Amino acid sequence: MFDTLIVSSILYLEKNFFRKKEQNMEFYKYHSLGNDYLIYDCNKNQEALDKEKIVKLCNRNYGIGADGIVEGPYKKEGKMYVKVYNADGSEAEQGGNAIRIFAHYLKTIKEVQSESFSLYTKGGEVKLRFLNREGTRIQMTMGQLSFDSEKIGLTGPKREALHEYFNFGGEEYACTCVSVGNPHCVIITDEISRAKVCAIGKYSEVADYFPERINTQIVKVLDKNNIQIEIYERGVGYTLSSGTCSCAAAGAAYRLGLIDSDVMVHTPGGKLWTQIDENFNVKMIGSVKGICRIELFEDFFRQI
Ligand SMILES: N[C@H](CCC[C@H](N)C(=O)O)C(=O)O
Repeated sequence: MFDTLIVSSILYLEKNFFRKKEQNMEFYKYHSLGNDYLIYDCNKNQEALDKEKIVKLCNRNYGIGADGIVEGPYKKEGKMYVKVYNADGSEAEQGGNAIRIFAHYLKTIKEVQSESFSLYTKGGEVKLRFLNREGTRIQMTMGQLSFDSEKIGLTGPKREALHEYFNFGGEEYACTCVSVGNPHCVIITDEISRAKVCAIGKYSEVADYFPERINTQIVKVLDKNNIQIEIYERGVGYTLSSGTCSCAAAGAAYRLGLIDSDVMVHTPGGKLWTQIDENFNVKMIGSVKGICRIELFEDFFRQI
């Protein structure tokens, strides 16, 4: 009797006072021109993410709120891998703003000391270069744009879909489809607005032409070195900015002969500089801003 009492007391004390408190999930929130992401460092957190958790975390009313989550760095054979998740929990092949945000995070935690380095996403290698001491201005080499319908995941015969007509929501649009590692549908237009890109994007994102779904941009050519875009991202919806969407918009306009190779992309959230070479390799430069560190309550995912 007395022994049982001692054992149960020790177990109670161990459970409530001595066991190291399970670390709650910790996130860092950043944005690049209003395209905001949570960083989930898999080496500092024990709990695994899944689609349901990502959706709850990115919800702007019931969660932290973000356009997506970047998880990593997973280290393997001297390389660092990251996963880019959209707010709907889907994993993207690539992310321009998302990866630059992650690069800045790695610099702040001194995981990276060099001026330039590579990260690996589902879509392959991307090269990053810090352009200032704080690591808030970052150049990213995104790799080669492709207009190949098969790389984009566009149904129908293998082709380049340049100024090809598609029907979204009962309206016909002349589209140029391009892959930046992730798929994009670009529409050149004179009338540009949030309302217009949302009216198109809610149909184009899930159109049968694109079994893997698609990111949609409408583009107004201001002059040979400036374009204005509005964005409807796959797995997110309307966003204020997007690195891959900016590169896709510039790449499509350049392929159509509408602009020069160096172009400033004006997004609602700010400006992203892009450069396309003769082989359609694209690089971009943009800023990153830290917002906060967040520790989740341990019962956040518990149903109320
Ligand atoms: N929504 C995109 C991924 C994020 C793109 C954008 N936010 C960026 O960081 O470049 C997709 O599903 O392909």
